[in-house]
Amino acid sequence: MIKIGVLALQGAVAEHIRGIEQSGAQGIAIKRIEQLDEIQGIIIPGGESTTIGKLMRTYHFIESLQQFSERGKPIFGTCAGLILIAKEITGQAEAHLKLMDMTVARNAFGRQRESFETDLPLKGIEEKVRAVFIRAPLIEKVGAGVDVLSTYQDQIVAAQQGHLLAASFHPELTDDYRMHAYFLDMVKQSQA
Ligand SMILES: NC(=O)CC[C@H](N)C(=O)O
Repeated sequence: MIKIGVLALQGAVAEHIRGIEQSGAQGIAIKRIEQLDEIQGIIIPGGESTTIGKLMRTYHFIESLQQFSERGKPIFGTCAGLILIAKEITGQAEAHLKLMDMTVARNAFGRQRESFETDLPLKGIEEKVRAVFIRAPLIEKVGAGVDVLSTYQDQIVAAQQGHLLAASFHPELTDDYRMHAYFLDMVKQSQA
């Protein structure tokens, strides 16, 4: 059975594991870099990107996840996870993993819209996906190799660059696990 990890330093871990298991793979909470050898793909969850970034540095996840990506293993960043995989963060001198060719803006929806839910069309998924946004980031700019999968009010909220997948929202907070299934397909393809 395919094993997919969820980076478990902070944030929405259990919900992602549920999504992975509902899609038919095994979900594993990842707390140490040694565990990365056991898994074929990883989800970096929502939470607080500055905190997760600090913990990633403390526990040596920056280099290890960069190597994981170099081996072509899929990585899915949701909300804070999207910020963590981005090459650039608007207004911040240093990004974190610097993997996906995009510039992201944190807390981009402003105070009055701190959290909301909507149904979004997503390229590659037939019917609209239920999306929960919580102090969500936006993708302001993408490089030529990045495929835009979804927009909300003309702003990019989901994208893919080869084995890297990013969503501004929380696909793990509803019963709609089709984005987890989409990621599982990416992991299966990377094995073929
Ligand atoms: N729900 C989330 O993951 C919010 C992300 C958070 N606003 C950040 O900048 O890290």
